[in-house]
Amino acid sequence: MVTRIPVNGDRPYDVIVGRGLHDELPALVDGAARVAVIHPPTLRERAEAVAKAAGAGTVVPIEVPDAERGKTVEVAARCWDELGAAGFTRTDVVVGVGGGATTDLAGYVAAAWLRGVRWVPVSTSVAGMVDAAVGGKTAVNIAAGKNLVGAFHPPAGVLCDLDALDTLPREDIAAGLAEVVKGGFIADPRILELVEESPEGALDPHGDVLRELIERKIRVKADVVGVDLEESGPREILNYGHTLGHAIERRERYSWKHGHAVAVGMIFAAELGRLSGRLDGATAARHRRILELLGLPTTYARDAWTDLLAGMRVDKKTRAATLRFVVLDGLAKPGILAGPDDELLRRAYAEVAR
Ligand SMILES: NC(=O)c1ccc[n+]([C@@H]2O[C@H](COP(=O)([O-])OP(=O)(O)OC[C@H]3O[C@@H](n4cnc5c(N)ncnc54)[C@H](O)[C@@H]3O)[C@@H](O)[C@H]2O)c1
Ligand SMILES: O=C(O)C(=O)C[C@@H](O)[C@H](O)[C@H](O)COP(=O)(O)O
Ligand SMILES: [Zn+2]
Repeated sequence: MVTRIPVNGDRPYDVIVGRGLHDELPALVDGAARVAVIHPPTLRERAEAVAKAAGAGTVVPIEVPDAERGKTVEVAARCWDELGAAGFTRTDVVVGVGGGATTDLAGYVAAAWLRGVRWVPVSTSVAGMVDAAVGGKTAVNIAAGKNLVGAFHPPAGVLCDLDALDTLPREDIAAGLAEVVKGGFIADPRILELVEESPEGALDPHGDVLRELIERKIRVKADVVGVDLEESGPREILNYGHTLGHAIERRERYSWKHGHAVAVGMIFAAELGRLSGRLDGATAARHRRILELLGLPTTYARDAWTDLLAGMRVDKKTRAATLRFVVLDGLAKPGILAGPDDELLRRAYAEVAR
């Protein structure tokens, strides 16, 4: 069974979820004389199969470092050199095969090449399928912070082949589920019930629970980015847990899994909501319980606060000197907390610190 989830907007496309989706590729690369396939070393075989299935013109394979090590300006520059050497034109297509880090990189490579060429994420991780590949946010990291250089560049279509999850380590399935749980708290509480009813099912790549969770989270994201591609308002809710999460990733020099940092960041955001009188205690406590059911981290170093505060100042939601956080005014009722005082921030961090 194949599910097509439409993403609306000026440049609409479908997120296609199912198993054995290679037949979907030719239509997405139709008309291209060259297809660049960007992938990490661990997914070389899968990338070769994707290139074969695309069936279009000349394949330009581009192997990049795994995970966040590939999400750099230097790696992007090498990709552009390879596109240049291959004579890549505006009708050619970039395909990113991998998790969120690889598709963020591939999307940015496509966004900047000739000021924007077609691209297709073939997503192979939970975080990639439910979040990174959907919505057209592409980026690389720099020393100053996470995703600080990038572009909004919607893909031509997104392939989420669930067969890929068979080889995804359990720790990465769990990390991706942090983004799914985020979708539960900001928009679709049924996600939270599904995880509470069957945390093992949520982590099982062969079962129906994970598929339902993936599709539900994709729908949450599609609904939001379909009305606000460039994050002029509603899209900010997708950043729940990310203000602290990105500061943790930066402090850890991108060695922490994104989903792990977001899990800690959601506990912090829930406490900010509770301590500012906006979120009830039971819903705040539910964050910790659900994330722990999935084996995700919920604490971070007590002595890190000064670094984290500095890191949060480069968050994209910051306006001038005013820090802004996504918080909840109740289950599935996200809102913005602007300019919380230092004492509130410290008290919320005390609930995370160990
Ligand atoms: N653009 C967006 O809107 C958006 C949304 C969410 C996350 N992200 C970004 O996505 C990244 C996190 O995503 P991720 O967890 O997929 O990261 P990732 O790409 O680093 O993948 C995690 C690990 O899983 C491996 N992997 C991926 N698929 C595999 C498979 N099928 N089999 C075996 N191993 C596999 C990767 O090689 C890597 O080691 C972060 O960089 C984050 O900032 C972006
Ligand atoms: O799509 C969005 O918008 C999100 O915020 C989704 C996040 O899960 C994702 O990690 C995103 O890359 C963060 O964006 P950033 O603009 O804070 O870098
Ligand atoms: Zn994220």
